[in-house]
Amino acid sequence: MSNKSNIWIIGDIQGCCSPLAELLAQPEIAGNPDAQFWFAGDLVNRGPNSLGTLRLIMSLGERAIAVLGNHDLHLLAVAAGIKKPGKSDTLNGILEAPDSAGLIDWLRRRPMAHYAHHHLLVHAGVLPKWSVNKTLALAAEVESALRGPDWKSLLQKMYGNEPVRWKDAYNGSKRLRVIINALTRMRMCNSRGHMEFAQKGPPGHGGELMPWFDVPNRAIRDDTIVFGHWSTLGLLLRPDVICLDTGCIWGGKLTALRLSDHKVVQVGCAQYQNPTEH
Ligand SMILES: Nc1ncnc2c1ncn2[C@@H]1O[C@H](COP(=O)(O)OP(=O)(O)OP(=O)(O)OP(=O)(O)OC[C@H]2O[C@@H](n3cnc4c(N)ncnc43)[C@H](O)[C@@H]2O)[C@@H](O)[C@H]1O
Repeated sequence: MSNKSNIWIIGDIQGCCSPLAELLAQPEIAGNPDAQFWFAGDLVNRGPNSLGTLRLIMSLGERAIAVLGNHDLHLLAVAAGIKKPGKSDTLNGILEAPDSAGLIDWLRRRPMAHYAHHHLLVHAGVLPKWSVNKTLALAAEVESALRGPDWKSLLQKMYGNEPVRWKDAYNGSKRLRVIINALTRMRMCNSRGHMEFAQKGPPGHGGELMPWFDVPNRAIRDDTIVFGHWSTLGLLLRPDVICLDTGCIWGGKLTALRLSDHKVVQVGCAQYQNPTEH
């Protein structure tokens, strides 16, 4: 297992390649040739250079572990011909690259969750009743489907908000959809841990709803869950949960956090998308 003082966890990049290069060049990070990187997903889309971002992360080889986010799954769905590109998508550079098939193949082999040194990394969240081991086992079910020959059929079936809760008895596409929605899309839940997808603003505006990590009696107590996805929540540093989506494409910052001491390094980003248009 790698030394935890070498690990930097990086928030949502969404194709903002220049800020990523700038972040990796910061003295605390670039000064350590043994640095390893965990990426919280949403590597691509909406920002100006999704292709460059993917290539940069791929060039890090085994030094990089990137979990998949909803925008990464969206890219896979567009590449598979299942979804049409959205109006603010910036995926053409990847789709039209001569080695597009190789890039897509690399992406669909990324994990859905990663755990080491008492830190669990996912893109969006972990359902309150899931332990670390259960989360990793469920993530592995999706990973296996995405890596297998029927990966396109998984992507075809993943869309939709239902079911909003977990049941061990679920099987097939229902089961995989709940896992994908929790790990890559969830923000708010009700007090019973049922997911709600309409609220995208900061906590406190959802009536009876609460952030998934504040649902009472969460199973994971002794480990820190690190996630991104929620730019209107922004940087959150608690012993039990850390959010690293600091709204890079919306003109915010790109954030790196050192796993060993939770030191934060940030770079500013130019505004590439206007939140009021989404
Ligand atoms: N199972 C599945 N089912 C359905 N879709 C799936 C799926 N799996 C993958 N997908 C894919 O997911 C993709 C994205 O879906 P969207 O629904 O478009 O994504 P989003 O919630 O807007 O999330 P995003 O990841 O961009 O989050 P952010 O906090 O930055 O932004 C959130 C919001 O915050 C707002 N915001 C950000 N900064 C703000 C600011 N400073 N002020 C005000 N609002 C702000 C923005 O307007 C934005 O709308 C789709 O393309 C879809 O294909």
